[in-house]
Amino acid sequence: MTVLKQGSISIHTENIFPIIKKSLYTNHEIFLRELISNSVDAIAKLKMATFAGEVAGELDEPRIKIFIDKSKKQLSVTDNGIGMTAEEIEKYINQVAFSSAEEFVQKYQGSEEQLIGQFGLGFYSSFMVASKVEIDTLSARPDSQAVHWLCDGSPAFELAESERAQRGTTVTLTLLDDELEYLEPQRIRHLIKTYCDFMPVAIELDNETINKQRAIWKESPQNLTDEDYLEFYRYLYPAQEDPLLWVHLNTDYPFLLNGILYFPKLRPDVDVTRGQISLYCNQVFVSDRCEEVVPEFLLPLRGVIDSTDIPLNVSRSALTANRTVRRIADYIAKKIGDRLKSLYREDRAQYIRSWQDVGTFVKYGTMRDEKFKKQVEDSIVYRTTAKLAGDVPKVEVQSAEGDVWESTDAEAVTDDRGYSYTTLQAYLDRNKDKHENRVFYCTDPSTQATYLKLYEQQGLEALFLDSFMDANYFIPFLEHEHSNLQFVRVDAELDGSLVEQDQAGELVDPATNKSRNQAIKELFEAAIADPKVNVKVQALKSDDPQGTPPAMVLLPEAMRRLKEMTALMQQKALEFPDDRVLVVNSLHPLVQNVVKLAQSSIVSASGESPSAETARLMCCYIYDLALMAQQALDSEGIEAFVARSNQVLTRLTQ
Ligand SMILES: Nc1ncnc2c1ncn2[C@@H]1O[C@H](COP(=O)(O)OP(=O)(O)OP(=O)(O)O)[C@@H](O)[C@H]1O
Repeated sequence: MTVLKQGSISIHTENIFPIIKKSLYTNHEIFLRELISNSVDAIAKLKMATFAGEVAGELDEPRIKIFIDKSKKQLSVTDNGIGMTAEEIEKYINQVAFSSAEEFVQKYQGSEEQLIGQFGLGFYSSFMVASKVEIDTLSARPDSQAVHWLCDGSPAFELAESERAQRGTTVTLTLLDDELEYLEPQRIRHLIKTYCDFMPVAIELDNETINKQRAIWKESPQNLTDEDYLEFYRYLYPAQEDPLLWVHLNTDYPFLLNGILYFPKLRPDVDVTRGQISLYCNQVFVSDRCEEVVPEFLLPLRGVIDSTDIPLNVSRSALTANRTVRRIADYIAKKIGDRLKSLYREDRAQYIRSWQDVGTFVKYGTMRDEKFKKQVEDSIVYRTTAKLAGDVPKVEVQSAEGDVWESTDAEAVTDDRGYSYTTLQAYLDRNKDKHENRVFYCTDPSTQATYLKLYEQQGLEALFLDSFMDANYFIPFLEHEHSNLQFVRVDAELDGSLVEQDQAGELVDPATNKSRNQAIKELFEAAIADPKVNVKVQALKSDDPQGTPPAMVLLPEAMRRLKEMTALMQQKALEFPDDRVLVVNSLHPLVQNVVKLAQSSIVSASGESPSAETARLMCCYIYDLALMAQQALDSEGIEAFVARSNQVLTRLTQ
């Protein structure tokens, strides 16, 4: 072997290698990504040179092969790319690579801040894991001599002629003793899958191609089918439900950006606070954390973002402040907003089907981002108790052209449970005459069923605002946005239209000098004997009083919200508030019977009145049932209720 040159790599920092090895990177594994990236580049260069006629001969099938030789503690990466001449090694490895290494080390040595992706560290990152690095290469340029370069981790290197006959390059690392994990095929396979899965050249280990290669985000959306997008999602997130919809990002001005973002089906086990989007640079995986690039409210989306315009060797805080990055984040938000708006306009049925999950993003985004809010606020819909099939609301939507507003009939669509959806504006318009600026809402259809039924019987419409975010954040947000609106939960109070002006209740009984309503109130107050329960007697409107509840528990809105807020802040489970209103329905036959029973009580010789006692028992029982309808009985309450039930049944059978 003819030694062509022995020399010292031209670096100015003494002993750059120990620094590279030890202090700079915790993430040693990225050396493989760097070597494979170089091979991919070399293959692309060969292709270009061949097309340009600079290199003669047929192009071989592009291929990168990884070999492991455990006995020699060696790992090698071989490509059939353009290769290097001795001069190129001198220039690109001895000078360029190492001077950029030096520059990098000087810049980031001792840096506390974590760098995003530690990208483009290049060839010299091999020295993080290797005691000796060799390059064996034959350039594709005509009449090239194959060369062999060797460096043992000191600034000294050796360049010699090589016997190599195949054009391309093999980089062989002799691993340091504490880096022998890179001799395990499983480890290498995992690294290829992580970093190089979408690189456009086949990467082989043990004669098996490991990487997927096809990066559909780089393809034109026109050439892709729904099945392509779904297949890609299933590949990225195996064993997960299919996504609801997706957005293909594809722009080259004012920055290069490709990517596909999916709206996943939200499941309780999905941690929405942790980003699920992976960041790539030219199909090379950089990081699965891209909080800086994607607007925070879109982080629960999934998929990939690929851009060569995102600076990757900067700290995360510098990245956040970067202008291009901020513009990219804005662009992503806008694209997502556009997609949602067009879906709302063009495929209402799918929009409604996806709303339960998509709505969470939209509401969250609306609260977090003013621009996004403006974009989507007219497409926010609410599930309603009204059946809107025959009563199609008019909605204003932006036309496809962007800035012309037109009025279209919203297609009346229902979700898979048969519920209709409405915008807030359409709700307000529809109910203007009945209750202007008041929005009735329900947070839990099961515990608020009695109230919903009452509302329904009287033709009052309520909206379902039944997620955690709705109740705790979105309603306050809407009230702040529309200061003239009042949101009232269905169990907070009884709207005037639900109660009869009950003349009879006001009639005064000359014997006791009390009105009938006053008598009912006193009767229940005495029986329940709890100062926190405020008894109110009202006549619930109904064609059939038997069909209305004899009593209902109300939780005044402001008081209930205060209680909820406190529980939220103290991170405690919400308890049913102690302060409550018990509405007793004076028209219900049961209540009327109880009153009669109480009035007919005759004090017996022993001082007890059996019918007064029964009336008291009945009042408590009615109260139990009202609480029960709200699932508000605690364990003590249940116990008392069971005991009381037994008493009632015993009396009935006597
Ligand atoms: N497998 C290879 N085949 C041909 N040339 C190579 C190969 N590996 C490295 N080179 C040459 O060595 C140069 C330096 O490589 P290095 O990885 O340090 O930096 P880079 O690839 O130019 O930039 P980056 O910082 O993005 O990695 C390359 O630009 C290329 O010219």
